[in-house]
Amino acid sequence: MTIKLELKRLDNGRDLPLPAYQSDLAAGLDLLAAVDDGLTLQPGSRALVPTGLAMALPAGYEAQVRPRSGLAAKHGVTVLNTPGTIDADYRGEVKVILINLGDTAFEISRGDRIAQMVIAPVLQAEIEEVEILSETSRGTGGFGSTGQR
Ligand SMILES: O=c1ccn([C@H]2C[C@H](O)[C@@H](COP(=O)(O)OP(=O)(O)OP(=O)(O)O)O2)c(=O)[nH]1
Repeated sequence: MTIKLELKRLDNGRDLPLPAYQSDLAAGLDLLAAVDDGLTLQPGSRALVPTGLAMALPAGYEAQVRPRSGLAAKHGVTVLNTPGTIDADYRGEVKVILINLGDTAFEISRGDRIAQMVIAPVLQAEIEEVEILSETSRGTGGFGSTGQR
C-alpha cells in the first residue's frame, strides 16, 4: 500500500538526495545527515542531527524515526527516543536524536545515512472517563505477576 508523502528539501539539505526506499519492499526510508562539516559523536554523547527535510504527512499517518541496525550492531549508535514520532501536522525540520552507546568516537559526515523513517497509520482514541473499568481475568496484576520466565 502506498500513500502520498510531500517532502521539502530545506536550504541546508538542497544538495542531498531525497530519501528513497533501498529495495522493493523496504519498510524504511533512509534519513541522511545534513551536517555541514561533519560531527563527532563521542562515546556516551548524543546529538540532534538535522536532515535538511520537512514534510507533510496525510492526516491519519505518522512517521517513526528508527535506528539503522548496522550502526547499532557495528558502532553502538542508535536513536535515543526510538521510535521518534513525526506528527502529521508537523512542518518543521525532521531531526534525529542519535546517541553513541559504543566505546569509540563515531564520525558522521554530510549525507551519511543515520536513521530510517517508517510511515504508519495512526488511531486516535476517543477518551471516555469512567469510575469502573470493565473486568478481566487478569485484573490489576502486572509487572512480572505472571512469573519470571
Ligand atoms: O525524533 C524526532 C521526534 C520528533 N520530531 C519532531 C516531529 C514531531 O512532530 C515534533 C514533536 O515531537 P514530540 O511530540 O515527540 O516532542 P515533544 O517533546 O512532545 O515536543 P512538542 O511539545 O513539540 O510536541 O518534533 C523530530 O523531528 N524527530
